[in-house]
Amino acid sequence: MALPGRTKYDCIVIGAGIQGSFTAYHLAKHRKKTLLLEQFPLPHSRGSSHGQTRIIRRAYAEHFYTDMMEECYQLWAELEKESGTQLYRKTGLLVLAKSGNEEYETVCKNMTEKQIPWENLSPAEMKVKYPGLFLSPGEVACCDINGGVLYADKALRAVQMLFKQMGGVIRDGEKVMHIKPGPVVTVTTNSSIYEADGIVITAGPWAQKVLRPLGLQLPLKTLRINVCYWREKIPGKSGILQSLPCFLGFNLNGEEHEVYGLPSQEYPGLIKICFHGGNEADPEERDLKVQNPEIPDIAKLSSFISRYIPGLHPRPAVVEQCMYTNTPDENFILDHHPLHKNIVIGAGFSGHGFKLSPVVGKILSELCIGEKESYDLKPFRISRFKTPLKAAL
Ligand SMILES: Cc1cc2nc3c(=O)[nH]c(=O)nc-3n(C[C@H](O)[C@H](O)[C@H](O)COP(=O)(O)OP(=O)(O)OC[C@H]3O[C@@H](n4cnc5c(N)ncnc54)[C@H](O)[C@@H]3O)c2cc1C
Ligand SMILES: O=C(O)[C@@H]1CCCCN1
Repeated sequence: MALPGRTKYDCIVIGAGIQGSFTAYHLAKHRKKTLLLEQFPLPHSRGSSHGQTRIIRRAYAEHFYTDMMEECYQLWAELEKESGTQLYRKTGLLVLAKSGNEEYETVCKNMTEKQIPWENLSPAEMKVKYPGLFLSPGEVACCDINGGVLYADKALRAVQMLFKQMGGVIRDGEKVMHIKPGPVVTVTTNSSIYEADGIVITAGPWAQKVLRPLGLQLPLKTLRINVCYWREKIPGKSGILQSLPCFLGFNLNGEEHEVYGLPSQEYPGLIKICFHGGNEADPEERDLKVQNPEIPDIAKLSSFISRYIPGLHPRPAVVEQCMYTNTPDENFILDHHPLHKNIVIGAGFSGHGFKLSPVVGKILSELCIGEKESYDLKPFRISRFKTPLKAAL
C-alpha cells in the first residue's frame, strides 16, 4: 500500500535515455507497473542517446558482446515491426587497422569462431569498392557484413511509444532529487514522491551524481565528445559520399584511439567522422569552452582526414556534442547496488552501448524483478572495481 498522496509502482526507472527506455519497455512487457522518470522535457540532447545515427556491429574483440548482439539484432527487428518504423540500415562495417594490430586480429578471430558473416578486403578490392578512402601499404581491412546504422532518435521514440502503449508511465521534466532505500524504495523528484518495490538507475553521465548519495563511488569518467561532420572539397568529386559505409579504424595514423565514421545521413552532403575519445567534462558544463584540452581530438581528426580521405575538407563543417560515461575497462556496469538489492544500476556504457540496449534493458529488467539473468554478468559486475562503497556508509 502506498502512503496517502504517493503513487506506488512495481518498478521505477530513473533516466529515459536508450538504456532506461529499453529497461522500462521490458518491464512493461512483463506486465510490471512501471514509471520512467526523466529530468529534462523529452526529447532532449543533453545526454548520450540523441542524434540520428549509431553504429551496429557484431565485430567485437570481446566474445560476450558478439553473443549479446545475436539477440540484439532480433530485438531491433522486433522493435521495427512493433513500431512500423525502419530503425536499421545495413551498410556493412569496415574495420581498418595497421597489419598485426592485436584488437583487429582478435575481432577477425572472434567473427570466424562465432560464424559471423565477414570478409577480408584486399587493397585492390578496397580501391574499387571505396574510392576516396586511401589505405597505406601495411594497413588492412575487413567487413562485418551485417554491420550498419541504427536510427537512434527514431529508436528512442519508438521504445518510449511502445512502453506507453503497454501502459507504462513517463514523467519527463522531473528530476530525481532523493532516493530512500528500503524494502519499498521512495523516490522524490522536484515535484512528486513515488514508491516502488524496485528501481533501476540509468542516469547516463549523471550516474555518479545519483549514486553518490547512495554511498556508491564508481570509477566513472564523463567525457565530452565532439561529433564532427565533414564536407567534400568538391561536391560529388571524391565518390566518398556515395560509397562510404560505417567504418572503424584501429591504430591508424599512429593513433591509439579509434576513429570511426558513418555514411551521410544527418546533413545532406556531410559525413560524420569522429574520434572515440574526448576530454573530461561534467555533463552540466558540457558547453563551456575548454581552454587547453588534453586531447586535441579535432586536430587528430583533421590529420586523419588529410591522410585517408583527402577528398574531404580537413576542417569540420558542423561540430555537435554528446557525452560518454566510461569505465576503466570500457565494459558496462549491470548490477545490483552492493547493499540494496532492489536498486539496480546500468551505467558506464563507454561510447558503445546503443546497439546493445535491447539486451541491456532486458538484463536490467531481470535484475529488477529477480528473474534469472539471461547472460553471464561477470564482465559487468561492480565487484571488478576496488572499494566502490564510500567509507561514509
Ligand atoms: C558521439 C557518440 C557516438 C556514439 N556512437 C555509438 C555507436 O556508434 N554505437 C553504439 O552502440 N553506441 C554509440 N554510442 C554510445 C551510446 O549512444 C550510449 O552508450 C547510450 O546512448 C547511453 O545511454 P544511456 O541511457 O546510458 O544514457 P543517456 O542517454 O545519457 O540517458 C540518461 C538519462 O538519464 C537522465 N537523468 C540523469 N539524472 C537524472 C535524474 N536525477 N532524474 C531524472 N533523470 C535523470 C538524463 O537526463 C538522461 O536522459 C555513442 C555515444 C556518443 C556520445
Ligand atoms: O559502438 C560503436 O560501434 C562505435 C565504435 C566507435 C566509437 C563509437 N561507438
